[in-house]
Amino acid sequence: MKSEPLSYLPSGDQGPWGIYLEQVERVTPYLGKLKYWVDTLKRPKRILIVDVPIHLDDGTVVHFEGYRVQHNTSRGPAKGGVRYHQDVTLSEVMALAAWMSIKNAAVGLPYGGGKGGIRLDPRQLSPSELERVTRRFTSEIGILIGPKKDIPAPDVGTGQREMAWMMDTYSMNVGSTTPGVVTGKPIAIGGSLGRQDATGNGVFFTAAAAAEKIGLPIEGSRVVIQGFGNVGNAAARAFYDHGAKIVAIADVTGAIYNEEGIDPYDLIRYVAESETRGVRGYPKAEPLPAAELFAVPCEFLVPAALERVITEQNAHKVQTKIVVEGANGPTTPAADDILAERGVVVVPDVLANAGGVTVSYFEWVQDFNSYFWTEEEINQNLERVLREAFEAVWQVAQDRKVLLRTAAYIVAATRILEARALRGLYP
Ligand SMILES: NC(=O)C1=CN([C@@H]2O[C@H](COP(=O)(O)OP(=O)(O)OC[C@H]3O[C@@H](n4cnc5c(N)ncnc54)[C@H](OP(=O)(O)O)[C@@H]3O)[C@@H](O)[C@H]2O)C=CC1
Ligand SMILES: O=C(O)CCC(=O)C(=O)O
Repeated sequence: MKSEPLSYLPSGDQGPWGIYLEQVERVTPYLGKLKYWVDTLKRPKRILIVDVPIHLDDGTVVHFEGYRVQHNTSRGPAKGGVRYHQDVTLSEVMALAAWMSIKNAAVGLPYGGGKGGIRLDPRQLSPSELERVTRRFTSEIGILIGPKKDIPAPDVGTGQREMAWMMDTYSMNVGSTTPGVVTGKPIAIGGSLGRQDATGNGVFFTAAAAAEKIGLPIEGSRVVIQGFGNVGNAAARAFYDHGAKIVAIADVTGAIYNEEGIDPYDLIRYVAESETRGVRGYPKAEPLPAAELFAVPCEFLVPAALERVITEQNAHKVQTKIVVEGANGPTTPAADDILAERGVVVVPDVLANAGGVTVSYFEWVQDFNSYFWTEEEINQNLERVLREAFEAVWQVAQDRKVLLRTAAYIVAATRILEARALRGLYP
């Protein structure tokens, strides 16, 4: 007998969940006897859809739809961020949760995968409205989360501020201060040094590891980055600090180009002071049509915004040696094949952006022990963990003659399904 298809998504869903399922199909032939358990990966363990009503500042009531998905908990508690964006859907949060299961297993962190999100545009809400949304959402998903059950963290549209509100709301509800319920918190309430830039630093460490394999120097190389938020911004600084030239950057406001290189520190100051709060209009670079960003010649292309931006429509225009996926799910399976045919190395999201959750893990361990490490210890351990994970995946890719993404899935799916098999199905 076959497992029933999921009834709550249209069959043949072409959204992020459909992409994830295709990635699972691609790894299945390499799982040997563990194939027996593979349906585990194709079905989220738990999904909670919540209504989040708040009073707006003008006194009216508005309702938002929020989600928390626990994709898998075979290797430990669910772990993954919370997204605030106007396009959040259940399919997207399911895929993001599943990618967390794969990522945590690929890097060897003792976690399953989870993700949350609320469909709202944070730019349309005041700070006090965002605080009310965050606190209500935290209370609504309070039946799922907890330091040993499911640990949220920042993702698109959320950061330290939202994590502080989540930690405080959960703590009020359970009656004791519980720092370990979320990571990515401000340092003053149990956050970790190094978490803020960890994802971007990890993008750089894995890019450097891939570059070494193909004999590409970082110094003097050209970098193109889509997204100048938490991940894109920190990745830009890491590449720049190591002598690379950031030749093009884009955010929602537009794209900019300077073949001599853009100083990300100067750009951060510009963005903070500009009317648009974006990169558009930066006087030391030329405007670039956003659709041309991925065609800019470079050695490293870093998508660090949203999913499905490198597709079969534009993959043949990409002019880079290495794509380093700062974002989750930026490349579709069809685009993966086109890039592979063209000899472009893709460092998959589940390795390239794993720096964030790795330092989240360090934060969680520090919170349990109430003993905090130095920034140097954090960064050294981060680089070691990512380099070891990259090396193991690279080796599998060589041995099995598969793409790095499939190799990462072989490592991760094997670990998840071994845990599933050892634990069995009972009770
Ligand atoms: N934060 C983290 O620790 C981690 C994040 N990730 C992933 O990294 C990606 C980025 O997350 P994060 O940096 O945290 O999010 P942020 O909200 O901090 O930043 C997102 C950035 O993407 C830009 N952006 C959004 N849409 C577009 C678009 N269509 N074209 C160009 N730029 C766009 C935004 O522009 P604007 O500012 O103008 O709105 C912003 O600069 C996501 O895929 C996320 O899942 C992965 C691992 C960990
Ligand atoms: O830090 C974390 O726990 C998760 C970060 C995240 O959401 C991600 O890696 O996509």
